[in-house]
Amino acid sequence: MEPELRLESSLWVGNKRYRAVLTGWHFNWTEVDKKNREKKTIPVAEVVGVEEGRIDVLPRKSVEDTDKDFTGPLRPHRLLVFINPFGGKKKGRQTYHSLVAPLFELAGISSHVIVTERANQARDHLLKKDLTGFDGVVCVGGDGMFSEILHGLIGRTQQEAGLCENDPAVTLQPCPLHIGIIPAGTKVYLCNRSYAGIVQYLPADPVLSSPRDRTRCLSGSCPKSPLGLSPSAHLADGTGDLILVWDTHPLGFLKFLYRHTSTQDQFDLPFVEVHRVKAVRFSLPSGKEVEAYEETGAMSGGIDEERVYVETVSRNGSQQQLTERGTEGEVTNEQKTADLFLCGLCCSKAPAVSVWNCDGEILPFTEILCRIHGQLIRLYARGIEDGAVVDNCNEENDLNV
Ligand SMILES: Nc1ncnc2c1ncn2[C@@H]1O[C@H](COP(=O)(O)OP(=O)(O)OP(=O)(O)O)[C@@H](O)[C@H]1O
Repeated sequence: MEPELRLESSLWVGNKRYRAVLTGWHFNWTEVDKKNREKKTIPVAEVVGVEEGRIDVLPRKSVEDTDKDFTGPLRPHRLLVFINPFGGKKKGRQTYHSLVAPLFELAGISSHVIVTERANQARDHLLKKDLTGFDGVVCVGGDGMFSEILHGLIGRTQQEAGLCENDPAVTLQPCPLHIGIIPAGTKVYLCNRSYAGIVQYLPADPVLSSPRDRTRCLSGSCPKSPLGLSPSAHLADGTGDLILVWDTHPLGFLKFLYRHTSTQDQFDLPFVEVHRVKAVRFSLPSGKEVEAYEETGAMSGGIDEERVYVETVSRNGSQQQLTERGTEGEVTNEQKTADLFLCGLCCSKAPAVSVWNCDGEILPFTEILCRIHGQLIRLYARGIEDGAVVDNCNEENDLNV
């Protein structure tokens, strides 16, 4: 039997002492008290950086002869950072410089920061400029900025592979660069008006998984929604969960949102449905379709000639809604909609004209087709590429995540 390798060293961070122990393949940092008793173990993934050398803390911290090789092959060395200076109530720049940049410095990560000067600058940069030497791209902003980064990187990857990004027959190539998200956005729920809409979806195989099968990968988990928007949604398995919130009073919608903060089943509400899907189409109904729906309760349609359920004409329209626009004349679809619903808290009269928006971002199209592409992008995030979490998912549901 081979002798077990055991290396030990100590590290002080402030007034806390940590003991690093490497035994065989396991490496742990353990906080120890003055009597050398172990307090808690910190997984190595949580250690931002380790510096070796002589450290002078006062008058200014300086480290000589440092060796920061700790970052290792899985950690980034160079990042491209985009900051939207107007996103998230204009706090993006401050958030980055006060919270994120110091951590990058500690971890020995260099970054090239671009503060955007116009919409779509980040997307255009990723589509056209040289990205050699970067391990990943970081987005400091809200959903709109993330969407720019996502489309820029996906577009660039397909361009380089000679593929047409918008051809539904093409299998898109995964992006080589990771994406990091520093959230600095805003979430506007109660100021939306509701309109009629048609939701069609292509169901995923119910034998493999379902949204209420109680498996857990914690996709989309965050402090405000500890179990994620759909707790049994799986990471990167080529399916997504479609949550439909039917027409309800805004307080009902608020109740649905509030459920995400607790461990209560957020789908156990009479106006909420959830489906595991591979594709979703959202479109405006014609006047005839609205009438047909009102008579029979169903419509027909298809996504790529595959079998599709046309599920609902929802005046709430789930996450996709129309918003008011200041100028008149371009979009007249609201004339075709039935029973316009006004939320009552912030809307007092029907808008004259409207455009689609998706979570606040204006969409130039009235028909939206979403397809789930499994494993197209890689994220810097806790858990997602962590073997333990993936194992847990596989063990419970035998899915290739
Ligand atoms: N310098 C800029 N000037 C104007 N618009 C910008 C600039 N940089 C980015 N944008 C655009 O602003 C839009 C909104 O940005 P972002 O999503 O970061 O912020 P937000 O609206 O506060 O957040 P959320 O989308 O979560 O509500 C994005 O669509 C982006 O394209």
